[in-house]
Amino acid sequence: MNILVTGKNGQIARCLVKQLNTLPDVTLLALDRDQLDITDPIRVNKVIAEFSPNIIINAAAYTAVDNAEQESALAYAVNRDGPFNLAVAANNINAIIIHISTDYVFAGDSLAAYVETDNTEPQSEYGRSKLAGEQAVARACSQHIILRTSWAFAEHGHNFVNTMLRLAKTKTSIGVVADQFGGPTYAGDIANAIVTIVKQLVDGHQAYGIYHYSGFPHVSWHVFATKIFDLALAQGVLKQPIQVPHITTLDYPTPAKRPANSRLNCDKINQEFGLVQSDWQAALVNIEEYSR
Ligand SMILES: NC(=O)C1=CN([C@@H]2O[C@H](COP(=O)(O)OP(=O)(O)OC[C@H]3O[C@@H](n4cnc5c(N)ncnc54)[C@H](OP(=O)(O)O)[C@@H]3O)[C@@H](O)[C@H]2O)C=CC1
Ligand SMILES: Cc1cn([C@H]2C[C@H](O)[C@@H](COP(=O)(O)OP(=O)(O)O[C@H]3O[C@@H](C)C(=O)[C@@H](O)[C@H]3O)O2)c(=O)[nH]c1=O
Ligand SMILES: [Mg+2]
Repeated sequence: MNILVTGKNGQIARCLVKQLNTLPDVTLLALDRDQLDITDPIRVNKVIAEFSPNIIINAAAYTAVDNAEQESALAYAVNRDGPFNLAVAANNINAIIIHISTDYVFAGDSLAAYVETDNTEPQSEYGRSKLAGEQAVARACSQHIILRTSWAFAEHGHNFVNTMLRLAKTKTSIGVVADQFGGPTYAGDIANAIVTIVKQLVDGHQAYGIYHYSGFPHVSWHVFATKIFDLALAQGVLKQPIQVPHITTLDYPTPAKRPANSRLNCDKINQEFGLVQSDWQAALVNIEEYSR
């Protein structure tokens, strides 16, 4: 079984590579941007023709949500055209493509957690470019899994946990928005979900389409931040408590608009693949491993 992973130095890709490396009967080719720029169709076709993957996992993306408002062309190149190139090449050799997407494809004005068939209406260039990527993948390769996740974090990489711990080094008070809700998701749990899906696809379980997978419980960014600081204080990572004033989205203006409701309903992935939402708090327990 040959598996190709793109964007190998990314937050989620790093967890994925670690887990895929433990699988027997898998030959893994994980490439970074220099080795395989997914926006280059000639290079994509060459790598895929030579390696002949059974499964392509696209973990490469443009993820700077605010910068995407200014760098829209680059965001679309990486988040739409790149996945399209991979999906076309996958389809040509009858391979499966697994593509990661985001809660930011939704408007966030629904009161309920979003299901896979809900209307998409991204509010940002990042979200629009990711939605265009989903559509390009689905159009180009029928054997596709599109996995939407949310609020990803890991010990390594750029994420909210590391941002909060970095800010806490120089501030005693950090206002955090209390009116945007979602499911923080540990990158290792996203990788585990993908590996679980891979194993079942390999066993012949055909269940292509869009799936939601995120962590639990659903919280506001404010509650997420509070939990991070509480654990950091308890474990001596922080020497003094941090004040965390409740603020609103209006108090924290950003170039890109975020959904107020980012909650993803994860029933479908449970029914098809037996995956249950992971407890993000369990992954934060080793808070001293973060932000180093
Ligand atoms: N982070 C999050 O909170 C969430 C992420 N997602 C999705 O999960 C996926 C992975 O995200 P995450 O791991 O957090 O993102 P990261 O930004 O950590 O990783 C993305 C990787 O893609 C690489 N990359 C950028 N452009 C290209 C290119 N043209 N060709 C090849 N590689 C490229 C980057 O390389 P370089 O560092 O050199 O730029 C980086 O290593 C993305 O699809 C993202 O949209 C979904 C929901 C939440
Ligand atoms: C740094 C900071 C952020 N915030 C707010 C801004 C925003 O509404 C929220 C989260 O900010 P961030 O910029 O860290 O998160 P953001 O980059 O929007 O995170 C998103 O990344 C992309 C890639 C995804 O796909 C999403 O699922 C989501 O994880 O917290 C504060 O209120 N106070 C602060 O000090
Ligand atoms: Mg950000």
